[in-house]
Amino acid sequence: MNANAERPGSWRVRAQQLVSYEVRIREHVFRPDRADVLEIGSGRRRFVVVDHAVDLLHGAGIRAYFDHHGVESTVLTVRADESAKDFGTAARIVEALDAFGLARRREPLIVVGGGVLTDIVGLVASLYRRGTPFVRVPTTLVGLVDAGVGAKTGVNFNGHKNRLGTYAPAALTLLDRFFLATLARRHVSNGIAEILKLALIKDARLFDLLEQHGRRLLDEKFQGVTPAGDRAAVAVLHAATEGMLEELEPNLWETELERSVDYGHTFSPTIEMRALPSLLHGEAVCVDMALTTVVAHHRGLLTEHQRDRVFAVMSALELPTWHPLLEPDILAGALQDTVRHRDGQQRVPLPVGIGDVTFVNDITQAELEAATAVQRTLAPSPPLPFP
Ligand SMILES: NC(=O)c1ccc[n+]([C@@H]2O[C@H](COP(=O)([O-])OP(=O)(O)OC[C@H]3O[C@@H](n4cnc5c(N)ncnc54)[C@H](O)[C@@H]3O)[C@@H](O)[C@H]2O)c1
Ligand SMILES: O=C(CO)[C@@H](O)[C@H](O)[C@H](O)[C@H](O)COP(=O)(O)O
Ligand SMILES: [Zn+2]
Repeated sequence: MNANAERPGSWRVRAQQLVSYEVRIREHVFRPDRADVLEIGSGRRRFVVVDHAVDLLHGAGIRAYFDHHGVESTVLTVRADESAKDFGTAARIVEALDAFGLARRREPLIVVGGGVLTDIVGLVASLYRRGTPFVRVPTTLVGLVDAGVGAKTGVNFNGHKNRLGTYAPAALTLLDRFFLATLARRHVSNGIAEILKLALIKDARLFDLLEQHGRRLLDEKFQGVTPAGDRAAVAVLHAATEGMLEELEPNLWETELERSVDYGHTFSPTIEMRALPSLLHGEAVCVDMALTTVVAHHRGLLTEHQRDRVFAVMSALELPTWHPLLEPDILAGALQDTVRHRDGQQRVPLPVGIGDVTFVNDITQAELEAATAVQRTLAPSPPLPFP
């Protein structure tokens, strides 16, 4: 701490905090012989927040795991889908933590669920007594490749996506693909959309893998039913996790607002919230990527052949490439809100060919309307029947 020589009665305080967290690929994390889940913290009690659907399918094994290790577990089951991603759900978890009497540092929270629940519990952990450690076990594909590996937490608020949130990574994240065995096919597609995002802006080889094996991965839900499917699942999950962490680590607090992993997230936050609950997060991202793929093609950033390959992969993966909400006034409002999110500039990531990215600040309304007109003709007809 330094006294400010030029301004008496003023002190400059500087402090640094080292952030270090681990993301580990591990299979069958709740098998009794595994110790990873209990690696962080000490003491013989844990507060475990489990997604309602996951509890029905896997709850007995999760409880048996803690019993086997002689750890007293209090399991809170939470219905967590996008419509419940709000501060009310977070507050109910806080009430349960108080009732449990969580010790501040040695009893890390454990969250087992999809991206919605890991985002909510991450927020709770970062707020509870101004920060308590947590362990994340994602159970959806979005969770495994995206929500579970980064530092962002959050809830929706006031009709806006992730309007309240913090940067607070889990001390340990365990990526166990065998949870995906029970995930609905549509949610597997939904997760592949975020993998496709990464492929399009940074990893042409990952795109090739999705083009060659994406359909099989969807059919097999990454479970490795066949040897070829197993190899593809391992390769895709490894590339997606490593690629995402490469992007996140140098910019964990998002000081730099030109973020390539924001690709597909310019118009999608508004579209996802307006369509709620009919469009899932990855689906909304895919609609945005389809639009911006056409914009990029119009700008000469990728060829017609590349554009058509991208649309073909999206359709093969049962992802939407068009949505009725792509109307001029909605797009204008979406871009306006994203400009605020990106501190006054568009900073829109656009693909360059397949596997590279550029950022632009001059997208016009006329350009968007021309692109959506073309996008509609490229989308399969009839569009996917969402509930
Ligand atoms: N923090 C981040 O950086 C980040 C990144 C990407 C996405 N996200 C957020 O993630 C959220 C989407 O996450 P999601 O797609 O995992 O949705 P989700 O958490 O709603 O899970 C999808 C559905 O699957 C069910 N489910 C979960 N695991 C299951 C399993 N193993 N078997 C059967 N059913 C299961 C859930 O009950 C839910 O109904 C969005 O809110 C998005 O904003 C956050
Ligand atoms: O930021 C990450 C991961 O940390 C992205 O990969 C992820 O897909 C996010 O959903 C988007 O970046 C959107 O973030 P935001 O609009 O909530 O700030
Ligand atoms: Zn996302």
